[in-house]
Amino acid sequence: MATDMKAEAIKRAKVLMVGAGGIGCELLKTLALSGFQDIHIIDMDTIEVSNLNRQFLFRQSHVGQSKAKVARDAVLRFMPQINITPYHANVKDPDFNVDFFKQFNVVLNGLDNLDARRHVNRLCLAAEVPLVESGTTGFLGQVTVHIKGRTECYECQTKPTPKTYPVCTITSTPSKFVHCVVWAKDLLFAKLFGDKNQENDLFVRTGDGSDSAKPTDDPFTRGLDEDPEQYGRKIYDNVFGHNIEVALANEETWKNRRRPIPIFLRDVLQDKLTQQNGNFEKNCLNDDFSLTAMSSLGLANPQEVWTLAENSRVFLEALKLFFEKREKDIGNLTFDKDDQLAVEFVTAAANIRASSFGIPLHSLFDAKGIAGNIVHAVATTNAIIAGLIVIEAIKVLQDNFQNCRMTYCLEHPSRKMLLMPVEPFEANKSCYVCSETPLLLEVNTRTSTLWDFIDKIVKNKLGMSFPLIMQGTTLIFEGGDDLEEDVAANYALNLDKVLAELPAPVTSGTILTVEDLQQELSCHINVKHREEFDEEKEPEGMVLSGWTATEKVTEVVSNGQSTSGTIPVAAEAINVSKEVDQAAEMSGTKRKLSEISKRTDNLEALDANNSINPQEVEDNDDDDDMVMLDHIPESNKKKRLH
Ligand SMILES: Nc1ncnc2c1ncn2[C@@H]1O[C@H](COP(=O)(O)OP(=O)(O)OP(=O)(O)O)[C@@H](O)[C@H]1O
Ligand SMILES: [Zn+2]
Repeated sequence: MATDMKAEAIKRAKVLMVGAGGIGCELLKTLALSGFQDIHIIDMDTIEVSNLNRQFLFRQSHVGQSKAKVARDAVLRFMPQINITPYHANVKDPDFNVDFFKQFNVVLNGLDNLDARRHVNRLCLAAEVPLVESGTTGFLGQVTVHIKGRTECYECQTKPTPKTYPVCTITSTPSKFVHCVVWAKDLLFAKLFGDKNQENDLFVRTGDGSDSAKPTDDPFTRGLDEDPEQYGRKIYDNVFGHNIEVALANEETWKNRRRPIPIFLRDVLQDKLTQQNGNFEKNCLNDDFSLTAMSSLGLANPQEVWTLAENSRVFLEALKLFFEKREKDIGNLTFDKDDQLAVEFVTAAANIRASSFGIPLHSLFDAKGIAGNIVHAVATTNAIIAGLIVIEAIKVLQDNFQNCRMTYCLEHPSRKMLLMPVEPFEANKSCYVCSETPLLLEVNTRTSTLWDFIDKIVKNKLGMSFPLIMQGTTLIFEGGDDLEEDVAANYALNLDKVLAELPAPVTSGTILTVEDLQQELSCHINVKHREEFDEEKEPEGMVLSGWTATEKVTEVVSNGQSTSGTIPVAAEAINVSKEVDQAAEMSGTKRKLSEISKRTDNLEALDANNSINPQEVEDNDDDDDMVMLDHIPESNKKKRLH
């Protein structure tokens, strides 16, 4: 009887899957084989070769085609009688509004970024549709259930933030290879090939905080008569030689630290560079991403650790190739783990810096993993997580809410269990997304502009795409593509004004209402004027608080390859098992927020031991666990890596 009811619930259900990647492929197959008849899939991507090892619905011949559509066709081949509706689109498109979401009985997420997850959470809340959320990182995974009025929403708790590093560790006192990679990627690469105008703290800081190594003549400016090779040598000597010499002059810094050794090219490569470098014939490729310094230098094995001399050659060769073969990109490049030349350059630069600081060198393969925040996806984890999603979805469809579980997939058995089910959390009463709690914004209203507020708070922190901002009854900003030109121009005029000087001034005590019409989310923000902000701890120059979310360190927020840094994950793995151990001790009891905070306190202590970062900032951008450096807005704007 119960089985009949279950079969009936499954048959009648109309489900929406978001994401047809690693988890999504498994999920679609399992849904189809479990008897689901009406499945809609949204995925914005096309298939890439790198997906084929685990996204088994796709074949080589599908590369370049829509994931949602190919996944549908592949499943219909063995389940032709069911209905699968694919959408090759971004779930944030306005077409997928609350009414669209309302037609479904349950929404199942197989996404890989926080931004889309938050968006879906809000639409599910607004449409009152249960959400089954998931994520995997290597061997770790989780499935959580979010039902309005019954459990926490996806945003009731803050998510673990990306690991960031104090600027001075990166610019002056690196002690780990990852610090050198961050320096090479976020500072040097960005300075040479990215936007020249961006703030870039490449030069060594002295004890007093000034950039004493900053030469009066900017070595990054390329002279008119300077060919790429001369330019490369100048940069090399400057950043690895001169810069380090200047740093050494500050004795205080090195009192309790190993002193770095300046490296000049003449000491590393005595022979003529032209003889060593560059066999351009090998690089007559059309595809920029295939251009490689390694092959022109005869270095074949990406898993081999290069010598200092080899790294120096790769450095010069890659720099030369960028300037000679990819000149059009210069000024606009951001690091991309799939860009071979960029990976080679960053590996070489990081290794030369590591040599200087007495840090062990690494292979290109390792450096790429660190720079691209790659944790290799494990197909089995995706399959397990997809199975669990379906199990939870079936409970939801049968209104069997009391048996819904959040399930954590661990890397090592804990109490002989690899899968750890725990009862769902209650909603956080002060969550600004699922309750109406006002937020508090501390900001210097006389120096921060409306644009600062929109960019740093409304978009980045609150995750709103098309915000509408009101001061009392006055509309001060509205975002969206469909605004009349003159209306948009009027709002644009306000963007550069400081808050206190807006037509409807925003000062201490002002209550702002911020709404996103698509997400049907509205929240109030109490503004408090504050003059000073700590540059290191509060780099944004404003602080948003108010919802007493506890840090839930269990979250495994990514899904699939290329999402988590090796270093953050090591910490996460410990946190997950510890968390679940504690959860198991409490099993049988409904978990209350007070209990969660108690446990989180313990976890924070644990986390402190693993943490490499004293100053984390919340970040809601794609890919949740990236290694990044504070203070560099560009590096926060990490684009999807796929
Ligand atoms: N806003 C979005 N709208 C629709 N689909 C999205 C959105 N964000 C992410 N996705 C999809 O979610 C899926 C996540 O799958 P997965 O984590 O396996 O990533 P991938 O891009 O397939 O692989 P990898 O990142 O490992 O190269 C992707 O197919 C991606 O296109
Ligand atoms: Zn909530």
